[in-house]
Amino acid sequence: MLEEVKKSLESSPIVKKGDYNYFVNPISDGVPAMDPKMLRELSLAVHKHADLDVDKIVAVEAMGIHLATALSLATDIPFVVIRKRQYGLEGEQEVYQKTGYGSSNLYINDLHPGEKILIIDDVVSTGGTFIALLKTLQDMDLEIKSAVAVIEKGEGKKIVEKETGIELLSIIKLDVIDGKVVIEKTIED
Ligand SMILES: O=P(O)(O)OC[C@H]1O[C@H](OP(=O)(O)OP(=O)(O)O)[C@H](O)[C@@H]1O
Ligand code: HPA
Repeated sequence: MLEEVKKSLESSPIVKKGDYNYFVNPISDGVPAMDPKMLRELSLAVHKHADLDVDKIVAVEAMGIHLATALSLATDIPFVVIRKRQYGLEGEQEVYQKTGYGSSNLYINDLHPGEKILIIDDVVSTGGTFIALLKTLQDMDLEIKSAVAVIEKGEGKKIVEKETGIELLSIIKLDVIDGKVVIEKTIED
């Protein structure tokens, strides 16, 4: 398990976004092309380790969408996307997201008090995105049964857990050291 994922991550190019060391990978960027074997490995790992007793899978645009789609097809659980686009629908919630290299607004629709959810995104790094989203979802009285960041970069997971009290499930922990992705552990280790 996770052999394709590890191989691909270890060969990711690093690009600079200001001072931020950004790895480029099919999971987090859709570039280069995603081998379906890899997507299957990730989906299986989430399937095995997350609490799937949920009403909805919640994807964070953009790079949570393919992960949520794969999981939805494997489980028959519907998914909804937290978008970067505002619709102005009744009940829409706006969330300000700040990452290590940028910021934007996110818009939550079609999530209702009491619903059980699994939220999934590709990466947790500074924790800015997950902290803002989880706090808002808690305020909306959603039952967050699983919060999944497929890739944990640096100390992001710990920061999110400390700030929100919600445990984050990650499949692979890595860091960028001397211009290279170094895998520190996987959920299968
Ligand atoms: O822990 P953080 O520092 O907040 O970083 C994690 C976020 O950064 C990326 O989002 P980005 O806004 O680049 O969007 P994308 O999914 O459209 O690439 C990633 O998809 C996470 O949502
Ligand atoms: O280094 C990164 N690479 C890809 N996506 C990301 N999202 C946060 N950090 C990163």
